[in-house]
Amino acid sequence: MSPVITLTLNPAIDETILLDRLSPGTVHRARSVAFHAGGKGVNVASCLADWGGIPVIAAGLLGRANEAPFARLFALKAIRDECLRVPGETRTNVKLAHAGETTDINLPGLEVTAESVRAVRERLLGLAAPGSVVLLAGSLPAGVDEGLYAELTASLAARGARVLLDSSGPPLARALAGGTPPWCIKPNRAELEALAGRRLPDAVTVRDAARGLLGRGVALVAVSLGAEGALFVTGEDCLHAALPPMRAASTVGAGDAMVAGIIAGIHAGEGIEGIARLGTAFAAAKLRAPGANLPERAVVEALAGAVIIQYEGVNAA
Ligand SMILES: Nc1ncnc2c1ncn2[C@@H]1O[C@H](COP(=O)(O)OP(=O)(O)O)[C@@H](O)[C@H]1O
Ligand SMILES: O=P(O)(O)OC[C@H]1O[C@](O)(COP(=O)(O)O)[C@@H](O)[C@@H]1O
Repeated sequence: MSPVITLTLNPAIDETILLDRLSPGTVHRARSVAFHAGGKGVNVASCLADWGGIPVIAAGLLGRANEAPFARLFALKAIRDECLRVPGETRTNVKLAHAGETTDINLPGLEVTAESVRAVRERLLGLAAPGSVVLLAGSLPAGVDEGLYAELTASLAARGARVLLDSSGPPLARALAGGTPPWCIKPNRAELEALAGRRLPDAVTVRDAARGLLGRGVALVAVSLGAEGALFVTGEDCLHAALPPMRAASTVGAGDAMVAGIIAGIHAGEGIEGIARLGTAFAAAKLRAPGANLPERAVVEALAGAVIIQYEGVNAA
């Protein structure tokens, strides 16, 4: 079985600070603090490893000065570590968890040299084989060309890999404007609004914007909508998937868990409904605690069975 490869060029140690409430401009006394090795591709690798049965490779960059939490995570979960070590420290992103909501403060990250990017690119292309599922995830660190994901998508597709992209802003827009778009993207509402260049206040406007992206050659657009669930749109189907809204211990990594569920569905040869069920179940299962970890498989499978699916448009009942 060919491994799933995740790429994280801008990893992060997530510092989750638990507050009773957030009121800007005042002094807060925190209830607790916890640190987790994260960043989008790292989180996806972590959730896939918990799910089990799929070999996972984590590629990307790590600051040598504070690599220990990442090395521990990879060793603990038997994730193959193909991350290149570079001088300096991986960023620490601050996550304020308060009353079921999270406020994220994401830092720019390491300044990266062109030589490091070239080395990671070569390692990634060397790992990819025909049929590989490759996830390119997260922001790009300072100094990296905004067209990198567009170029990597094309190079990986030329090797027969299936590329998923979970990013935002210009790197995402550039990848969608390129001649070879990714097979799947998973924007949240804000990211889709930025792509569409307009507000998307309701289900109809979200669906139309997602369909617009299919026109650019993307096969699957999954739009995550927080507690409102997610929309999964392909050329044939459009469906809404959700579990009842939960009070989250931390929403950090919920989107990444959803991407991991989508990949697990693809790996299992599921159709769009199975992919939507697993994506939604992984996300809900992650919400119960900070950190990108899943509970045992039976719990996630039970959640997948409970996901409420509503078909919209041509295939609606
Ligand atoms: N409060 C919640 N209750 C139930 N499900 C949730 C909640 N928050 C997030 N989710 C699930 O997690 C998915 C991803 O969350 P979202 O916040 O949209 O992603 P991102 O972290 O990328 O912004 C959602 O589509 C939904 O399935
Ligand atoms: O690469 P970016 O866009 O700066 O985001 C990095 C942050 O996103 C996370 O991967 C969480 O992402 P999601 O909440 O979207 O799943 C954190 O671990 C990390 O701090």
